[in-house]
Amino acid sequence: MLACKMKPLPFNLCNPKKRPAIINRSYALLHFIAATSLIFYRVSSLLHSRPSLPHLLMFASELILSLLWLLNQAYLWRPVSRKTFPERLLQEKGEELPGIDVFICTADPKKEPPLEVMNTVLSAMALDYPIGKLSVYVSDDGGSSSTLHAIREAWKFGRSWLPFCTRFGIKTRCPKAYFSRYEDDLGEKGYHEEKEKIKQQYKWLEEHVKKAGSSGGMLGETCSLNSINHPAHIEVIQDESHDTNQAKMPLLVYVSREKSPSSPHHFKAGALNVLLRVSSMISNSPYILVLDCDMRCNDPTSALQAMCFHLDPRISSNLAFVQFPQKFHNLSTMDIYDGQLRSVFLVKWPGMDGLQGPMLSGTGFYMKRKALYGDIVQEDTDPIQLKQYLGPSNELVKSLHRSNHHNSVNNMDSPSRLLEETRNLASCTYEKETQWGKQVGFLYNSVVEDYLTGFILHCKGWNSLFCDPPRPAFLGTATTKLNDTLLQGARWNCGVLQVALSRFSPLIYGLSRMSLLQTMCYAHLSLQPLYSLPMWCLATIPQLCLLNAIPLYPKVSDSWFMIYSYIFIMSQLKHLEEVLSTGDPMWTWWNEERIWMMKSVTSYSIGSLNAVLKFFGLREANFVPTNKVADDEQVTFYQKGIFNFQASTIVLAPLVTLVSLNMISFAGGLARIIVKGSNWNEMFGQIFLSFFILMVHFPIVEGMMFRKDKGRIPPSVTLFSLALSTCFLCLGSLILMP
Ligand SMILES: O=c1ccn([C@@H]2O[C@H](COP(=O)(O)OP(=O)(O)O[C@H]3O[C@H](CO)[C@@H](O)[C@H](O)[C@H]3O)[C@@H](O)[C@H]2O)c(=O)[nH]1
Ligand SMILES: [Mn+2]
Repeated sequence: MLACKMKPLPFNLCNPKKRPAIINRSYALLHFIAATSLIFYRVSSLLHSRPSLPHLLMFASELILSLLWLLNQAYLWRPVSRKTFPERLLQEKGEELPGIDVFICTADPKKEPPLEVMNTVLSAMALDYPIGKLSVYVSDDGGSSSTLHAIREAWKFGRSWLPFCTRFGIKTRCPKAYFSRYEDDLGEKGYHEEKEKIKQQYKWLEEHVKKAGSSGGMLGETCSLNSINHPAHIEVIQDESHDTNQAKMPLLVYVSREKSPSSPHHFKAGALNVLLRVSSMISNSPYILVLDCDMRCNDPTSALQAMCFHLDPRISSNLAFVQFPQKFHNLSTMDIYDGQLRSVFLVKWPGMDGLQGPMLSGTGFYMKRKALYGDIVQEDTDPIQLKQYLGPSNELVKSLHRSNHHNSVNNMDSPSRLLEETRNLASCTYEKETQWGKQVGFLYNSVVEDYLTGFILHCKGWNSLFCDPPRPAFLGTATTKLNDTLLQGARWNCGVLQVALSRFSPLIYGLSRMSLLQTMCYAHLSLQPLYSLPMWCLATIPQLCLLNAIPLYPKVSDSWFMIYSYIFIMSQLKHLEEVLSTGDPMWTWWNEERIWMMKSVTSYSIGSLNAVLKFFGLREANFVPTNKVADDEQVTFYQKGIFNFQASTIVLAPLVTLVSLNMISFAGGLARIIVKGSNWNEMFGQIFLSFFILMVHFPIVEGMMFRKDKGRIPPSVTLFSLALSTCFLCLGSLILMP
């Protein structure tokens, strides 16, 4: 009894979400029955008459949609939510908290302005964590002098910023966010004077960094250097003044790895692996927080919250990472492009959290360093074998068995030798003939390194956790332009399909290594680009047949029609229920329907095409960083919820072509029924489908015909697309002619 009372209170709690689970499972059961009978209907009708190509295509589409639907149910099976108690953790483990190395990646000073990177760095340095146990590393793949300059300035400003935050308990520790939005009224003595003082300091800094940015070039003197060709530059940011009265600061290290056009550099995964090695020489903390350069820390307690899991003896031994959701500071209420990725972070990840844990999501996760070193790094592994894995550095191998220590650079034995070693670890050639990117560190096989790395960790038996506290832990910049959204989606879909086409294909590789439900989640994401096939079919074939009076769906009076209606209506209602249950307004449902269909015929298709081309070696992998700067005009469109069609033709043309095609066939089909008196009963399904597509994509119709502003669809694209859709319909009709 006494022992029971003495038991320390847990640092975290996990609550199964019972009601959603019941709703999801009941819906899944009914929908499964309906979908199975629909397949039965198709098969039997194909057997009874000579199958035509349109019927076969419809059947194939329905099969793919059913498969993806089935895989998707795994996310909905066992959702949970979690809560942490950082105060309990501090009470019990305050003194023995482990070190954390924060990794921040940036690659392009034009798309990722140094001022923003600097803000992220400051917010990370100001995390609520013992200063001596926090180190921040910035990886600059662009090797840009203005980024380095901004980092140095960040350090100087941090000297006043950090004490200010701690003294007055400031919650918003990203200076830009604090000064631009955060209105507070801390009655504390001296607060307002201090705030004014530091505000002036920040204003000066902002102007200074912007000015330096506009004249900035590459590190080093030679102008032949550029973002894909430069030597390694590693700098521990320090104060020249050596004033011992100054406030203590977390360690801040700038790392620009060596790059040369002749060596592959593996994008962000490559950058993170360099940081892993370099940091192991300097602070070697057992935990790592990875942030994209735009993901500022919004809640300084996130580190403590993550430690509530990592230090919980009930779960810590198998726990690889704690993932926080990506949230964004620049979303509009309409969020027409679904920049918030609602279904991923509010439905899918909490769902996976009830299984083996959410997927790794690139940014905002606290990872155990050991998990990244792979199974090979054991107490008793032979050092020679270790070197085959990790490369020739003795120092790196030694670091594996060294418990973390915070090497304040000043009391290192020989800082210059250490920096020399880090440059070696950051060189282009270091990874040659090692297992980096294959079995060690972040993996290289896909441009979505996060998805693949997390998948392999789960396959090896590691778990992960999802932590979504009410105050967002991190806030990033969402894409606010149609073009950026669709091209970013294309890269992600290319990456996941690359995995599906590799030997790590989740359905094959995962099934024997993790639970069925967890495998289904990974398989769903990796096969998601396949949505493009049924979506292209459903937007063209029924329409073509409508024009030619070929029915593809049962008659309205037929009882099979009920099954189709049931499936359609129930999936819409289920989607609506899901939107409302995550606290979003009704219009989110409509917006998501639209952007999902738009993505399936653009992002998913382009991504699939790229992945297939890469599979056959016809195309190089690439990772063009997403734009994080927005001009006023673009922001105005986005804020008002108006589509901005200033986008590349490769994404616009398919959308406009499909919409025009639906317009023509809807009008044609309707006219035919009215004028020629063809069978309404038989063609209703197809008429409705075209109508639905046009309703959902009304903004495109508007952009083609009614808008005159800059964001409309260019008339050239409209004309081109009209011609294309007419050609398709004419040719198609010729082929279908009996
Ligand atoms: O060669 C490169 C390319 C990119 N990056 C950095 O990678 C981060 C993510 O790039 P971003 O352009 O913002 O891509 P997103 O599509 O927004 O990123 C999402 O998808 C990526 C791939 O799955 C993940 O790595 C990210 O964490 C996740 O936010 C940024 O900080 C970049 O600076 C590099 O360091 N080196
Ligand atoms: Mn990003």
